[in-house]
Amino acid sequence: ADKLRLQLKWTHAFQFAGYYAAKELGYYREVGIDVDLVQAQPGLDVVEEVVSGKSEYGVGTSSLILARKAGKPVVALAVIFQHSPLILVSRKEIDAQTVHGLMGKRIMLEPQSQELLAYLKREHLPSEQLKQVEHSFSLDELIDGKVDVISAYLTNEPFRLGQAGFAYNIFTPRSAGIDFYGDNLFTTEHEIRTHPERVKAFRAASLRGWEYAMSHQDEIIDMILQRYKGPDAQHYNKEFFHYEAAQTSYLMSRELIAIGYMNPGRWRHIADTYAELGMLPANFPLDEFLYDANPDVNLRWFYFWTMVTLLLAGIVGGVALYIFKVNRRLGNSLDELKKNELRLNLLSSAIEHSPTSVIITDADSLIEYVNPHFTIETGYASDEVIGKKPSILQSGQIPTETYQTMWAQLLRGEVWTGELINRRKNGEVYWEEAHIAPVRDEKGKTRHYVAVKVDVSERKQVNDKLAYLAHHDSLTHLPNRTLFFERLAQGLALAKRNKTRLALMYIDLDRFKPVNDTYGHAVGDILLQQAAERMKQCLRESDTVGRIGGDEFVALTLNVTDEQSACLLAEKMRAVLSQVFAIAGNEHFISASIGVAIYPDHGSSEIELAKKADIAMYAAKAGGRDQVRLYQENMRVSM
Ligand SMILES: Nc1nc2c(ncn2[C@@H]2O[C@H](COP(=O)(O)OP(=O)(O)OP(=O)(O)O)[C@@H](O)[C@H]2O)c(=O)[nH]1
Repeated sequence: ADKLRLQLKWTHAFQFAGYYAAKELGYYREVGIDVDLVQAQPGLDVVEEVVSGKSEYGVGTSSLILARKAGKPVVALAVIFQHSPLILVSRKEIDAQTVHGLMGKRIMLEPQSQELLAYLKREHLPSEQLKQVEHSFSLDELIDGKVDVISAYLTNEPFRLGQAGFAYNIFTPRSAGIDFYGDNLFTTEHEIRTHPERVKAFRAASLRGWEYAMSHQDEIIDMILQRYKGPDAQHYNKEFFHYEAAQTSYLMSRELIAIGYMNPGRWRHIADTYAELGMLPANFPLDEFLYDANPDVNLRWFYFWTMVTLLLAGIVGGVALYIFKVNRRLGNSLDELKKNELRLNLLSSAIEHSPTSVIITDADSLIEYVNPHFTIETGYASDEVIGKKPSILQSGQIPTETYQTMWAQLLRGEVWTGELINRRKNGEVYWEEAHIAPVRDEKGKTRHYVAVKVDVSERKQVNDKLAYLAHHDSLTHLPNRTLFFERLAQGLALAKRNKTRLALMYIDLDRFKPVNDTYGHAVGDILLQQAAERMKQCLRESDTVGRIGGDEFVALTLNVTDEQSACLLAEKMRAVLSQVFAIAGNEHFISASIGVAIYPDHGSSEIELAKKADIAMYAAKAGGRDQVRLYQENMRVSM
């Protein structure tokens, strides 16, 4: 432990309570300091003791400022008495209403009591007017009348004088507006320079001691009575120390101010007051005099490093943000890619499994892709067609105009839909319904063509069959009434244009019902089929025979030269129908009644001609059946 000395400014008393507490409670020891608390004795200059290095620390007053002016490098560490206890005490019998009454008197002043001189000066009482005597630290000098006035502590002497029954007057600098700091802890610049940590630790331990002392006053009083006996210890007792403790507490302003606190402003005021009284130069610098217990960080470096840190943090933050953003962007684009990939997978899978043929070509119509169904439909594997044109499928059965229309539409950017007859690899021709669309880029330029095609051959066949059924009699396969009359209309138009003749015949089988009734409907059917076949045989390619009812047939023959040739043809049909029908081992005989009407002789419209042929046919029936009748004007009358 560092052995140190704290030079007190008086003999042991409650005035130094905090230091006793710090020592006795081990606060100094805790910080590696072994302190000797050295009491003062008359004639001792505390400042000199410390400045000379005999003691490292001392208890001083506001006079320290003046010591500094005198070139002594003292530094105030902590103020214990926020208000100075220094007063002047005079014997009562001196007639001194004011401090002026002290003029010419013998005054015993203690060291570091310049504040009292300042007080006198302020009161315009030059100190030279007083007879100054060095303080003997003894009250007896005053009591015994050896001096008239003494410097004293408000915390101390008044009580003892009172105890002694001594009448006295008190003169306090505060009455002249001088309210200086009192006892304080001080050291030297040298100590601060060489042992900065020790200064800090010593100061802190001392203040800790003071805190303890002021809240455990009885304990400290006992301590002083037992262990810190001054030369006039016989005068001190508990009662006295209680008085001193109470007064000390009051002057420390503990309830308002933290122990040890120094206000630079108050020190300034003290310095200025001394300056005002000519005891110190004006604006005496105090920077080095006041110890800074909590020195500010060197702000220049603080700001510099703050800037550097902020800059680095900014850069790191920026980089982190950038990386974060890039990551997020990458993450997003990965997500996007994944989504696109999924979408593409879905689309390509859909096309691959499509039940229709899909062909994609480039802008020059060269095949780039065909789906599996294309191969099923055409028989061509994809590598057989890639790089070729879809025209390899053409069957040659589609008019060139169809392709021209298709290309005109595609080149306009429109979708073309139509039916094509194509040829499979095996040569088979088939119908397909094609939807072809140009695929354009964002600038509108066609980059591809996509064709979706459905084989509609079967549908076509069904449609053809339906159309056939709609126009033909299912039993005999002869044109039905609808188709027959269409042909009749066409024939009439042709005949009108070519100015040719046309014959329309109504043929009704005779005695057909008994066949049905006797041999059954099925036999009747066969007979009807055979009869139809016989009639067809009688006619030319350009002629038409049709079935318009159960056993009612019609025949149309173009380019008949005259009535006779028409009747001859009718006669021929009548003859074939009267011949035997051999069906299922039985022979059947029927006949036919045939009426003939001729364009333009008997009418110029389908309806007119049909009516006339029908009339003629009924005339044949009425005439006894199995005969041909050409329409006659008088027949109408008989109807
Ligand atoms: N098997 C069969 N019979 C049919 C069909 N359509 C109509 N018939 C029958 O054909 C007969 C026609 O009747 P009619 O012309 O009065 O009989 P018809 O014996 O020929 O008498 P006429 O003409 O006066 O000589 C009826 O018995 C119908 O049922 C058919 O598709 N198949």
